[in-house]
Amino acid sequence: MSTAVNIIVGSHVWVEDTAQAWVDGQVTKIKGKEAEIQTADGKTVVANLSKIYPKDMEAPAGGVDDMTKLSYLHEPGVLQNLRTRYELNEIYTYTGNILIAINPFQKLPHLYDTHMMQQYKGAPFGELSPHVFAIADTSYRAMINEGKSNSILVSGESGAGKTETTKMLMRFLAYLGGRKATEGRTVEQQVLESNPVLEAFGNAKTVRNNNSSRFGKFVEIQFDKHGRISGAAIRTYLLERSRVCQVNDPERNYHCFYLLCAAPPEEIEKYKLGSPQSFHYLNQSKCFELVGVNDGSEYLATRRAMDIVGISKKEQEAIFRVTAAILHLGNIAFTKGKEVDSSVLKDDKAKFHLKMAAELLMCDPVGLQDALCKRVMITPEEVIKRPLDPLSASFSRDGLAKTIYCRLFDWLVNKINVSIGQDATSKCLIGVLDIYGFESFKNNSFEQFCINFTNEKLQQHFNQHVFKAEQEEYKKEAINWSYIEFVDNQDVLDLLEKKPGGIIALLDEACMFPKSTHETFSNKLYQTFKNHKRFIKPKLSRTDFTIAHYAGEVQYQSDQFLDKNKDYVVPEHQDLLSVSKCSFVAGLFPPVAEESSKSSKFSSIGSRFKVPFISNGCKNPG
Ligand SMILES: Nc1ncnc2c1ncn2[C@@H]1O[C@H](COP(=O)(O)OP(=O)(O)OP(=O)(O)O)[C@@H](O)[C@H]1O
Repeated sequence: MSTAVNIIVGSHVWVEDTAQAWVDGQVTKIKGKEAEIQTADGKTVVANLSKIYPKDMEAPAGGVDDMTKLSYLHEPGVLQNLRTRYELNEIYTYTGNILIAINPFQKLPHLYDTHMMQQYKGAPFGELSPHVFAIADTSYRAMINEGKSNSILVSGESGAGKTETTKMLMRFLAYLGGRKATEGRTVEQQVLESNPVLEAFGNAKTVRNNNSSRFGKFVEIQFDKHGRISGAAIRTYLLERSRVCQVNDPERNYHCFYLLCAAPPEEIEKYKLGSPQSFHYLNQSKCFELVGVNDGSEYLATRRAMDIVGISKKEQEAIFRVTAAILHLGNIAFTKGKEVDSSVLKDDKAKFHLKMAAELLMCDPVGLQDALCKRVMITPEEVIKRPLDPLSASFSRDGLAKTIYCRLFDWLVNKINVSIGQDATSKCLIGVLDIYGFESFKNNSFEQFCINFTNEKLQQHFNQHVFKAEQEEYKKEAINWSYIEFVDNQDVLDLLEKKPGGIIALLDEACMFPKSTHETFSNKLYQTFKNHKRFIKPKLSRTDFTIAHYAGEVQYQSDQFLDKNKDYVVPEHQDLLSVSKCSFVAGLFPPVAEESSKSSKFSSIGSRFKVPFISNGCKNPG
């Protein structure tokens, strides 16, 4: 966004600073396109006139509660306003009808108590200080008055406070539309109470956040015609699969594994567990404990939460038995066998863990070993078992662990939904989308690609509904308004999702051809998009590709794109576990239809991301 203002000698301005992002100062000299600035911290800097921004000297000392009231709407002005307010413990600020929340990293109970809820209930938007309750109240009123469903989007980078904000939104919606708890527990209580279960299995410590949600979530609250909550559903997206088998220091795997290792002694004995340090899936990182968290008490709390959401004791036993089996699976190490390119269990320790994994999954140990170390080949003449080398066997083991874990997570989400109950007759709902923000790391794989694709879609929705619609409104009313420039990202979306010819379509195509590799896939991208201005082939790589997203360039490593796009279960794993003696485990691997088990058929994760979030069940997303 640019603001055309004359900058002259004496002007108060903002200038970029490597340490503080922006510092203020006064222009002392102008020579051509360069200005010399005396900064408030006593330095003299020279900057291009196009890179300095006017400072509003008349801005109120406490900042403004709505960014649209700022005289200059530029980055340093916006940041300064947020900072001023944050220093006064005002964590919320509006930009029109959008709420910006800054993470306070401390409990602010007075902000969310019943008194606050009473105040915000029914208060016209903008009358009270900016607050997350005001957003929930507005969407609820709009739903009641216009009979239209609404969605609230909570976005931000990891650790920004999305999940906390979502919980506050839910709490307030429950306050507005909740029933008196006369007949047992209410829907809204159940939704909130399901959080600890989802968090135990879907959250982990990352570098940024000790309790980071590793999945996206859309909570749908259904209302009856009187505006009372009548049902709810939770939909989850893209659980981070890789974390189950691979953890970087100083992060942790999913909380549930550590909770289980801290369970009461009889459970440790039953599942033959040890300290987290003794499991390969946990000890790749040196971080085992979280400051201020007692995993033993968390285990008991998770069990209680499971009771509350209607997961029976028998099911709980199966859930933790499967969780323990995954830990044992991870400790099955392989070494070279006698035959060429074959593998056998490395030592007695590996044998013990194989026996334990099989016992806990209630499947045949020889069958499990075969499923990990061999592949069945069907030729026109015969069915043969081809051995796998130790590396391929450990990939097979990790694949199995990830599949079991993801299915377990989906089972939990489904169970919670069944237990909460949905209202099939509901006409209106409010959806709260708690979704990962734009990601750009040193290494970016298929997960980042899907996350950034999602954010491109949300950005387009935002452009259309906020910028374009607002400007149409001003035009209609002939209000003199300086147009905000925004970059239309339709070209990035075409690059990603166009059918045929977009990156996802080409990826799906590559996944269908058995001979495709990430090299052939990357080459296809380079050829197809060599003149696309949003696609860049990095000079120093032969398989990476860069996309110029709305929020910046991201370089993706394509090496695992094909594998990760295939929601594919190795038939040997499927066959083994679908006949487990434990009905819970067998239920995680229901029989697959003949048609879809053919190797050329697979379900594309990328394509599934193209389906709008607010699909099935949401009648009229606002
Ligand atoms: N409104 C708030 N009041 C108090 N503390 C907060 C608030 N919002 C966030 N926090 C603190 O910040 C931490 C991180 O917030 P949260 O887990 O909601 O982030 P997130 O955006 O959902 O992150 P991720 O994408 O990694 O899941 C919380 O555990 C909490 O300690």
